[in-house]
Amino acid sequence: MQDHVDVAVIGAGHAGLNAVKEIRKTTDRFVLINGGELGTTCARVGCMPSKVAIHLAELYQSRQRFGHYGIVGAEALKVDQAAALEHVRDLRDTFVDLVMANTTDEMGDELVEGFARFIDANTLAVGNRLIHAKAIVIATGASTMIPLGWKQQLGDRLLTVETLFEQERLPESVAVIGLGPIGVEMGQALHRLGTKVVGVDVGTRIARVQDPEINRLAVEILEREFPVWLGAPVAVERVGEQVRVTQGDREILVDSIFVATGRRPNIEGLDLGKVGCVLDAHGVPLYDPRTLQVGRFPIYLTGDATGGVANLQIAAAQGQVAGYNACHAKPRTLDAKTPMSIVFSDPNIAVVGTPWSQLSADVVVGQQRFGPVGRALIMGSNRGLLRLYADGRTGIVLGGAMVGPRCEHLAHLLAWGIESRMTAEQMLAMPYYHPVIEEALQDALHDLLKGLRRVAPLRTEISSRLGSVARWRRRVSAAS
Ligand SMILES: Cc1cc2nc3c(=O)[nH]c(=O)nc-3n(C[C@H](O)[C@H](O)[C@H](O)COP(=O)(O)OP(=O)(O)OC[C@H]3O[C@@H](n4cnc5c(N)ncnc54)[C@H](O)[C@@H]3O)c2cc1C
Ligand SMILES: NC(=O)c1ccc[n+]([C@@H]2O[C@H](COP(=O)([O-])OP(=O)(O)OC[C@H]3O[C@@H](n4cnc5c(N)ncnc54)[C@H](O)[C@@H]3O)[C@@H](O)[C@H]2O)c1
Repeated sequence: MQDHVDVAVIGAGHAGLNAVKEIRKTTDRFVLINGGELGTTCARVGCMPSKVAIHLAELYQSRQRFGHYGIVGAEALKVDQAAALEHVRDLRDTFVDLVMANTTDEMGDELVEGFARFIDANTLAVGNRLIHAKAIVIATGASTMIPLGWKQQLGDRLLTVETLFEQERLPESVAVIGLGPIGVEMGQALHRLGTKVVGVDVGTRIARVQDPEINRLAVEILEREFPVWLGAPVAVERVGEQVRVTQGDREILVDSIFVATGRRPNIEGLDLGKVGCVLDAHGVPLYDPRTLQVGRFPIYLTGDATGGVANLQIAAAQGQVAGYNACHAKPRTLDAKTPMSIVFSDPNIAVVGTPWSQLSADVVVGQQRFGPVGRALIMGSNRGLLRLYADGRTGIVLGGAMVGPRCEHLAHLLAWGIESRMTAEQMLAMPYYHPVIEEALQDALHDLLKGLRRVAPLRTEISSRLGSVARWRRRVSAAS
């Protein structure tokens, strides 16, 4: 048992496990401390079980189109909720086993089970045990942020992703509170698996989409399945075995609420006050987003614990950089990649590159509806819109937002083009097949190019006029 180590990593999620992978290349004097269940948030309650539930729900939902295709008898299909939930848990267990098999299962004394807290910048306490480390990586993840007092008031009527998949049956009715990625994905899956759903959000945007056209259409598409209430504070109250949910003058009685109002970094119990580092308003230590170092302390912050974008690939990349920097004097910096968000609703909702709010006035927008796209029509899923943004001066593609079928793939193509700093013209010069969903991207690029060509003469005209004004000014000042 090592109580003096080179590095202590707190948290065995993807950030912590990737940190350990990197640390092993330099030293075997490390410990990985994990409180709570092993197996990572992604595999236990996050990315993976949620996608299993979404897949089941989508399969079952497709019965509604069977009649149009000449496949008869679909009305007789039923979903056995208990069996469906059992399947989610079975696959969840497989994912957990896969993660643990070549990580924590192979560890001996390096794995310390228990919750860590700081004694000082180089010392952690886990129960009665003190661990001294030259460097510490914080990779403690995040948990559902539940509005104050709701848990006490609603008891077992309140569900979160941490408890949803443990249910034997789904509630008959649910209000999904918070329509970020989790609320949209799980709200739609619950609805399709037979629960009566209402989706409620204090804001007016869903799935973190900023582009107003995509947001409007995404809300419209979701509303065809269940009511969506937006744009006002939400109150909840337990009424017997049910919950009353109120927003403005609307109210509904439901069996349970599913809370998806965001996730809060698991930082509170770490006792970071003992370190003396500067904390932000949420208690998260200030850190360098490139090196992940907390102030000048030998401490590195990674993954969901940063309170930044919660995304598996980012957590893993941060873990690697933090693990490296915890063992080396010369720090490595995080390689910032084109941001991407994919919400696995049906249809998918995705945002890539520069977000709408950060685009300059020079931006040109091109778009394509999925309505006439051949592949989308064949799939019986042609609702949606793809919007692309390019720099009006250079034609370089900056970003895009989309709601439509298989946007998970289009988002990647777009991200790869942006990462390579391609212009709309260069992306159009890439090969395309037929009939594929990628043709939606091809059409949107054509529209974007048209827009760019429209602004080009205007831009030449403006710059030549600006040029003559400048020449005139120079002449006037030379003459005076
Ligand atoms: C429902 C849901 C769906 C998601 N879907 C996607 C998706 O489709 N795509 C995507 O990219 N991302 C998705 N995410 C986000 C993704 O799962 C997370 O970004 C990622 O798993 C975070 O990894 P992490 O290592 O930072 O944290 P975690 O995996 O949460 O690991 C943190 C670990 O630290 C432990 N811990 C906490 N406090 C202490 C302490 N004091 N001492 C010791 N140990 C401690 C915890 O028990 C846990 O084991 C989803 C998340 C959720 C909840
Ligand atoms: N497919 C994916 O990649 C995926 C899937 C799920 C989660 N995630 C990640 O997990 C993290 C958490 O997701 P999330 O959806 O829980 O959080 P979020 O912060 O993205 O969204 C929370 C939503 O809840 C609303 N809200 C907050 N407080 C509220 C209140 N009191 N009443 C009503 N509405 C309220 C907010 O307006 C917001 O729309 C995100 O970073 C997300 O990117 C990713």
